[in-house]
Amino acid sequence: MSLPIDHPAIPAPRVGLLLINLGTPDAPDAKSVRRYLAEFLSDRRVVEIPKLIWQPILHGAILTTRPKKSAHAYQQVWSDEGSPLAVHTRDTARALQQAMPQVMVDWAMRYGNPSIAARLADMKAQGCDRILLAPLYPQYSAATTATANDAAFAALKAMRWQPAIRTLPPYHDDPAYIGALRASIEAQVAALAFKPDALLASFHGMPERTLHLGDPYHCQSMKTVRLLREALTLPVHMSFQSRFGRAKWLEPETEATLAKLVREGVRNIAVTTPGFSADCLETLEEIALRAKEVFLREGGENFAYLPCLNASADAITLYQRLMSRELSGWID
Ligand SMILES: C=CC1=C(C)c2cc3[nH]c(cc4nc(cc5[nH]c(cc1n2)c(C)c5CCC(=O)O)C(CCC(=O)O)=C4C)c(C)c3C=C
Ligand SMILES: [Fe+2]
Ligand SMILES: [Fe+2]
Repeated sequence: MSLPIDHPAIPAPRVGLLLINLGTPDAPDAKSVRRYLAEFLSDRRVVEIPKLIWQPILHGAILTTRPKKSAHAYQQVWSDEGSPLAVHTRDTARALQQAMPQVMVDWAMRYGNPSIAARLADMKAQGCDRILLAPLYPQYSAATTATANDAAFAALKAMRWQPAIRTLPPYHDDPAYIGALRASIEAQVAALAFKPDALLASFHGMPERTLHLGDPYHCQSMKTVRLLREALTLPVHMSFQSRFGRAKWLEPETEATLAKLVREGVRNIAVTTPGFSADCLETLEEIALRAKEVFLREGGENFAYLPCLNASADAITLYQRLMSRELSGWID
């Protein structure tokens, strides 16, 4: 006997949404940071140097010195709830779950915990047979977006019965993203005790070579800045931060740009980091603490770091729009 078309034993498809961010150590101590950096910096999408050359350097010079130094930096930004990057990503997933009750929202980290493999296995065990992977990077790069997707597909490789998968495209020029940045920047600037002469948009850097190899990260970051310039009345400057290693990285560099702006007469500045969806070590320690020191030391008078979108109402509205579009046909 054939089944009736609406056979009640066939459950409705369950749709999952997995927010993915970079990853962070489990604790702000040298041992945890070492474990995290070893995983992160062994990723061939991040450090594109032949394994035979890179692994001795990583396990020699880098992992014997950097964990202690980075642990100290993490201690300056760690909260009672944990690493800012993990806390903001978790809060974003929780708020998005409230806004999108028809999907199961979860979050994972590319390096460290909670791992992408563990969260995907759990979503599948809870009945998700369609999953949208959402690496939370507005600008695509192989070192962030691609490696997050790689990790998800590596986990799926071990499953006999895989869920169907979609991936979130970059949203660097999406009007909803630019609108959310604009609203967030304007509200934060209006609340400052001083009037900024300029806004600096600082992006995480990448080796310059990746641009010549075809990585769109640099161009997409430039486009975000052009659209921000069109949306805001403040003059907007752009720079790249977080230089790592000896290769030439994208320029202009953030601290050098701050010093140059002071020389050009800028005394009051607001700094935004539109390439980061959530505040983390690179924004809270490198910009809000260290870059501020540089700006004031060079002769600047007022410096304000404007926090990322994090789990703000503007962020949740943005993600709901982006995700709903990608989930078209899977949800009503
Ligand atoms: C937002 C986009 C990011 C890009 C692009 C990116 C590329 C990239 N990063 C490194 C090296 C390091 N990054 C580190 C921290 C870090 N990086 C990002 C984001 C991007 N990285 C974030 C969100 C964070 C913060 C993590 C946190 O726990 O808060 C670090 C570790 C910190 C330290 O020890 O100083 C390193 C190292 C490379 C080499 C690279 C591109 C090739
Ligand atoms: Fe990084
Ligand atoms: Fe840094």
